[in-house]
Amino acid sequence: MRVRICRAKAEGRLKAPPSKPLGIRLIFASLLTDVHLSELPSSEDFYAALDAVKSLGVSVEGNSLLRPTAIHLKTNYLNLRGSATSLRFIIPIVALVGGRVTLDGDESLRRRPLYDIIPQLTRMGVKVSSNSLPLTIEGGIGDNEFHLSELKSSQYISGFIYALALRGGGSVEFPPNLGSMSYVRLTAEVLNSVGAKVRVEPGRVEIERGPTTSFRGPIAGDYLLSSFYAAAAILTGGEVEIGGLLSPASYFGDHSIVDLFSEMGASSYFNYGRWKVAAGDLRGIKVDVDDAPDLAPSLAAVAVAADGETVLTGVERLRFKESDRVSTIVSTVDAFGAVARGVNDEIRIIGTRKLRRTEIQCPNDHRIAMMAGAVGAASGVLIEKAECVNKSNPKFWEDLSKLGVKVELL
Ligand SMILES: O=C(O)C1=C[C@@H](OP(=O)(O)O)[C@@H](O)[C@H](O)C1
Ligand SMILES: C=C(OP(=O)(O)O)C(=O)O
Repeated sequence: MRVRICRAKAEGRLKAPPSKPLGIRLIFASLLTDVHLSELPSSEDFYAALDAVKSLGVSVEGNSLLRPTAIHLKTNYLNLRGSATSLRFIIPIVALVGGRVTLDGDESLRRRPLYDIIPQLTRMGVKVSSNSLPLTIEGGIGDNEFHLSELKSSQYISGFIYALALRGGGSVEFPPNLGSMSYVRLTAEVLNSVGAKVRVEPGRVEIERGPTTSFRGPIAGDYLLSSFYAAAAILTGGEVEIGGLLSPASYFGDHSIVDLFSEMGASSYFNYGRWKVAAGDLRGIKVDVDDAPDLAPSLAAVAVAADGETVLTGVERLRFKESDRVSTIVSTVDAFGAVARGVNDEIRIIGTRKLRRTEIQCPNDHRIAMMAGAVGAASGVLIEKAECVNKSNPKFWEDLSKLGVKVELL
């Protein structure tokens, strides 16, 4: 699908799309307790998570995900589409719970690294047929204390937390400098909210299984999926108000985008459940995104028009996302007329006041497509393969249009 966007001010109010990381965690929590959602979410990654938990015995009745009496694999093949989160959650769960299943994904997921965890699982006694998808895994190991070495993703730690909560408790140790720890903290928050006792320390997580309580409510809004609407307003001199968001957590994470946009000179603040954003005199900043790598495309979307240089550090693992995001962020920024470089563990962006209309071939990366959509609202853009936003936010183009941006689906 191609999308043509013409310059127009983005302004208005909208409800944040449901949080991808939070929603996937609530879906996986249905392995431990009943989860009654206000509505079932609809994106490719949410469908992958629902398929994953249904393959382990969860039943879906209306908007309720009902905990199975016993966790066991009900299928011998499971396709996780493009979701590395669901893939790296279910691998430790099958490793501990047992059973045999072939896991697969789309061409993007097949490129994502598993060579960091598979040899470690094999040494633990898990049978795994390959270091990449498609692979067949046969689990059933009895340990409840795990010591992991270098990993490319924090998602395995979250997966082990779920697996050990299912087992009734245990611990997992890992290198204290592991990145993306904000997502491990989110896993602990979700499981603690339904009665587990998860304690996160540097390099170690301890899990106890308390008496669980069911979850009832909506999936709260996603700060970073919302940040592309905010960026469109900032870049076009508009103003947006985004509702449905939880108060930002105290630790550094996806929600830090509110303060980071403010540091870049936009008017950006959270008040009574609503994120209010308006344009301002933009300036470059320096941010270490290692603990929340998904911030990078959202920061780059505003950095293209900021005076001076924006430096994103801690970006090495961005190379292993849906695309090599170091190179796709750099090429997208350059296409709009700003200047970007990917050097070692940094992305350096020098903004411009003269953004240019361009064409973007979306590299099957939803965040890059939404970044191009946000900047395109200020310069005009033609985006190929724009359907890739369906991974996390199928309503993105429709929402952008509701904010007054001229969006044409071709
Ligand atoms: O646990 C999660 O929900 C996620 C963890 C991060 O991946 P890594 O831990 O591989 O950095 C992030 O990029 C991804 O979008 C979601
Ligand atoms: C990398 C992402 O997701 P996942 O790792 O779950 O595929 C993302 O949403 O940017």
